[in-house]
Amino acid sequence: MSIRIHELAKRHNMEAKDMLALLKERGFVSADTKSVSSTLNKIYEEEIEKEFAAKAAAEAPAPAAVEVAPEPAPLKVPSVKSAEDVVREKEEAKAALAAPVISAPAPVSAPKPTPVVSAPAPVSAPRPISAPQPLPPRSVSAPAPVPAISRPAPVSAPVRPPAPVPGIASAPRPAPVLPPPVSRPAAVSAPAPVSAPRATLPIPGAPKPPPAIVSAPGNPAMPATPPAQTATITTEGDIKVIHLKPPIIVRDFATALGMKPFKLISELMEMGIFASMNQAIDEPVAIKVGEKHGFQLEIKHRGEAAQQIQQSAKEKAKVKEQAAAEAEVQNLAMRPPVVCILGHVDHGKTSLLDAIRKADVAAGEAGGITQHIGAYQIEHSERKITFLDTPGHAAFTKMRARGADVTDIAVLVVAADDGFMPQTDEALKHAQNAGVTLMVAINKMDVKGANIERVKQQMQERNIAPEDWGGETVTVPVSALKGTGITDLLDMILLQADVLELKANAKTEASGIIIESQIEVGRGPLATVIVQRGTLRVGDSIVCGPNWAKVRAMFDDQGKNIKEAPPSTPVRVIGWSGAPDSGAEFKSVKNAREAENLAEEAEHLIRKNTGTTDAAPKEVSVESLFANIAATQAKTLKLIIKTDVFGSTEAVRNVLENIKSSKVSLEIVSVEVGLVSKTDILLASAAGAVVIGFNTKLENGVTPVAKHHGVRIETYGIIYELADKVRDMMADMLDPDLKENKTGAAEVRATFPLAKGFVAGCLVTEGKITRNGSARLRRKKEIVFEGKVSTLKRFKDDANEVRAGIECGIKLGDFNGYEIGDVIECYEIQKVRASL
Ligand SMILES: Nc1nc2c(ncn2[C@@H]2O[C@H](COP(=O)(O)OP(=O)(O)OP(=O)(O)O)[C@@H](O)[C@H]2O)c(=O)[nH]1
Repeated sequence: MSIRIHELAKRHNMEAKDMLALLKERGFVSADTKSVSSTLNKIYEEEIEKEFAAKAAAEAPAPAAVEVAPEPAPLKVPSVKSAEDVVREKEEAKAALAAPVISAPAPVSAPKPTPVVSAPAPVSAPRPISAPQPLPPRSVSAPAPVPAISRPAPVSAPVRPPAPVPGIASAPRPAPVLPPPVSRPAAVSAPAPVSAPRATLPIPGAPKPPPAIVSAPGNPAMPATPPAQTATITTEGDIKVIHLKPPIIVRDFATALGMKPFKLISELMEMGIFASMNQAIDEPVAIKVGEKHGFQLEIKHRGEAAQQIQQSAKEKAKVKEQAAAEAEVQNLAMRPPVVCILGHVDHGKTSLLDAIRKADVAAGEAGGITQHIGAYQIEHSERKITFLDTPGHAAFTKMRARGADVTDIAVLVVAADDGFMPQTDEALKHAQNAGVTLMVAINKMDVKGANIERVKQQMQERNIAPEDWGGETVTVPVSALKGTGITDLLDMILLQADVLELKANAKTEASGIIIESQIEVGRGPLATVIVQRGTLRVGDSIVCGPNWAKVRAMFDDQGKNIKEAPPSTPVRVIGWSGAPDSGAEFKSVKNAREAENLAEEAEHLIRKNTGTTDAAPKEVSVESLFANIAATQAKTLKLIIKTDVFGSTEAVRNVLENIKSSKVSLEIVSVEVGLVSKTDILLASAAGAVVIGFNTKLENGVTPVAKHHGVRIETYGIIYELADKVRDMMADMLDPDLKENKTGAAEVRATFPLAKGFVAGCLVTEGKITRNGSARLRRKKEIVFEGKVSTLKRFKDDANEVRAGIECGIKLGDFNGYEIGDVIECYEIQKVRASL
């Protein structure tokens, strides 16, 4: 059975509206309840009854007039704060400013800052004024004479029984008070006509009531019910832990404790804390209540969780890193040195490597030039050495630089007869920049003009003096052709490797460098890689920029199928999504999915970056506009290039970039590895490009397609030829230059009148005069007429040409003004190929 508010008010001898206000404060009715005829449910009715009964009990024994001994130290009371408390406090502060000066009666205002709550002594007598009032909250108000006093309330408030707050040991509790009701002006029986709209003004000089005092949930400014906090409960041994986040709302907290909210409310009331279901309670209070019910509280503040997660992730990463570093040190084992051979073109790099491998690679090379990086491993003195065969031609500069970067030792080959050449110096620079250990192999020691001393002299000049000249550079004279000095060279390489203490952890995930990549028909993209760390195994997933591979198969430099490749091993890997760039790093990842994802991300990034560059707004000036127009009118040779391997694409590109012309520009539409395909032809047809194949062949059926589309295909095996041909093609695009060739001259000796005009009687002095040939008449230095030889007569007969030393009659166009001494020059215009 519910009760109407006004009935309840009547029961307690209160004004109905005061009761309504009280109920609102308690949160027992909603804040927007206006009617006192509204009903209150049984539970709340009981709660309010209990409250009143408690109040009555507390007040009953109170002596009539006992001064509360003011306690000096205001005591902290566990508080229940809510938004409405804050609002109300603000209003109180405002009102305090605006309020008429209130002179608190001496006894009240006298005590210093303690009025609120007196000594923890439970029996702290209530204020003198407060005659035992039957009505607890509202009825008791400020001491009589205080006009518009607000906060005497605590002072005079009916004091509850001390109700020592369980668990809040740190805060010696003041006698809990029922503040809000007291502070309300609606004093039913207050003797004083205190009618200040807000009776919350503090007595001047009197301290504020402790914040612990219950807020008024019924405040109209009360916000909507805070969102429910989800508390989780875990058990750690015997202890049950409630995990929650502030604010700790009574209702939710009660749920977490497994009790009815009103039970918790009444428990709180026993602690002197008055909170409605939707209000928040302080953390210490919640902890105490929790403890009372056998729970431990773990309150996570905002941001703490994320911070904790971050911190623990960092810690974990750190631990992992340390463990990895330790494992790394423990697992470090000697690895073979990676050696590259650098030097000037034709100084014998490939021959040297052949001598080492005892295989004639040089003989098989087109034009005798190494055109891509190969990597090989040999065994000497039962130890392995990995060699990179880097090319020497200038076109391969970039590759060489890369070759030097992956290596531990660089062997600079210098032909004993040639000595240091420009590319030797360039190679030296690369090796020095890469910080690799340098050795010099003086090759061609068998040649007649071999001059080892000169080479050593040159080494000294370059601050790389040989050891026997007091320097530090290991220098070995060799003859790749005869095979002499090779063992010494290998011994020295191993010695250097020992000095360098080359070690790697073979037990970790594999990572390394792509040496070379290409697309092979039937095998798809494949790449020669050098494993630098870890061991690469068949089935591993690796990623390299926008390409990834699930290693399908691996082959060593002999073409043998191998299952795993430890550090410093060069292997060809099959299973790539695309051909990775030479020089790029690859690394092994957890699985194919991760590899694919990483590759996709890399590709996305590349696209984004390219897009940004392309999309960057360009400044347009009139000059640049004209320049652009001129540029579009300039002739352009478009090329689609296909090569056997990636190293070659770079070489070709490099060579082509070096062809400079202000008249014809070169546009490389695409450079790819693989056979010349029909797609290339279609692309070339659309772009108006020529297809260039370097060291590659044509797919079946490409030729007729190319013919049909009028696409020109050129294939080369030697880079110089390719460059020359492209240069020719560019020149062919230019309009020919016109060159004038003087074919003959004749001197005018006489003039003869004709029926119409005159004819010049001439002697041909040089070359020949040709009928209809181009001619000009020169008088002294001045050109008087220019036109064609319209009439050429030998005596009375027409002649086609008249040679030097012979007389003839010449008529130039319709010219008639010949004078003796004039010279008639005959010439022809010759078209010559324009130069770039
Ligand atoms: N007499 C003599 N000739 C040699 C020796 N080493 C190389 N040659 C010759 O020198 C020429 C160039 O040798 P390569 O090994 O192709 O030289 P490379 O430096 O690899 O040349 P590129 O690949 O073009 O950079 C070949 O004709 C070799 O036979 C040597 O020790 N003695």
